[in-house]
Amino acid sequence: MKDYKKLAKHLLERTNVKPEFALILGSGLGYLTKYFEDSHAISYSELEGFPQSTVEGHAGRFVLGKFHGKNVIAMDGRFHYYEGHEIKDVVTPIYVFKEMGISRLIITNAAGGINRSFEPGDIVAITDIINFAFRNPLIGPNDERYGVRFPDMSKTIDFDWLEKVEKTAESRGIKLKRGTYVWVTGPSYETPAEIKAYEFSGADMVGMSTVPEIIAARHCGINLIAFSCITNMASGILDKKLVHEEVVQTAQRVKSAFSKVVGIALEV
Ligand SMILES: O=P(O)(O)O[C@@H]1C[C@H](O)[C@@H](CO)O1
Ligand code: HPA
Repeated sequence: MKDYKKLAKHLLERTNVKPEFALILGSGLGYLTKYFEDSHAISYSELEGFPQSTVEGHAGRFVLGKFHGKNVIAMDGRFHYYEGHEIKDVVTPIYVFKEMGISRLIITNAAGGINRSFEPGDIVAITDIINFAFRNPLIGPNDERYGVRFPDMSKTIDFDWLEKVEKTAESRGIKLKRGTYVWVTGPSYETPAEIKAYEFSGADMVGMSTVPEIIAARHCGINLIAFSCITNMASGILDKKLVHEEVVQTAQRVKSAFSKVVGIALEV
């Protein structure tokens, strides 16, 4: 079992920020940390026993600071199973957040839109998840320090928190959509036939992250909401090749609305 306490203590001692919220930033969404006040960055490579980020658009560092008046720790770069990390390493940060005393988590990602009413640039609140990667970070002996063997997954996000965010966002001219996120391992993008199968299964968007983090957060009792930035339409929906550069570029294009939504999530 990992010593999450030691990592949490180390992060807390490196700065005098006591974060209330944690934020996981998806592909191309790391820019958000530029808006933090009094920020301190700690590279993952400085943390013994911590995995490293290898994906373009994922800087590989924690940034602690103030955003919208709240003390926040952000992951500017997350871990994906396809990078070759053990599934338990993918969720290490979640248990470190727990040990830091954080009870609220905002997860973000870039995703391909399956629902044909979505378009690139949409911000979609995740209201349910499908695990088509068939990996689970809780497989193996249960870490009793953090949660039960069989965590309930009937409500993966905090709907009261989300409703407040939706209302405030709407009053500020931002209409959030809702959807079910399907997790696949990647790293190859999906085929059109796979997307048809996921669509038939009830998925609205597809991505290569987030679900293990949600499972771990449910396990250890961290409240969360999660948002996808629809960076492209999923494979086969448009007659177009999928490339990661487009994912990162679209995420950058919605900078303003996306950072407002995260700000609202911290305020409400
Ligand atoms: O970390 P996220 O889920 O935002 O990144 C997505 C999934 C892959 O890592 C990559 C594919 O373009 O973007
Ligand atoms: O179309 C996609 N598929 C999987 N992951 C993604 N991340 C961004 N876009 C996509």
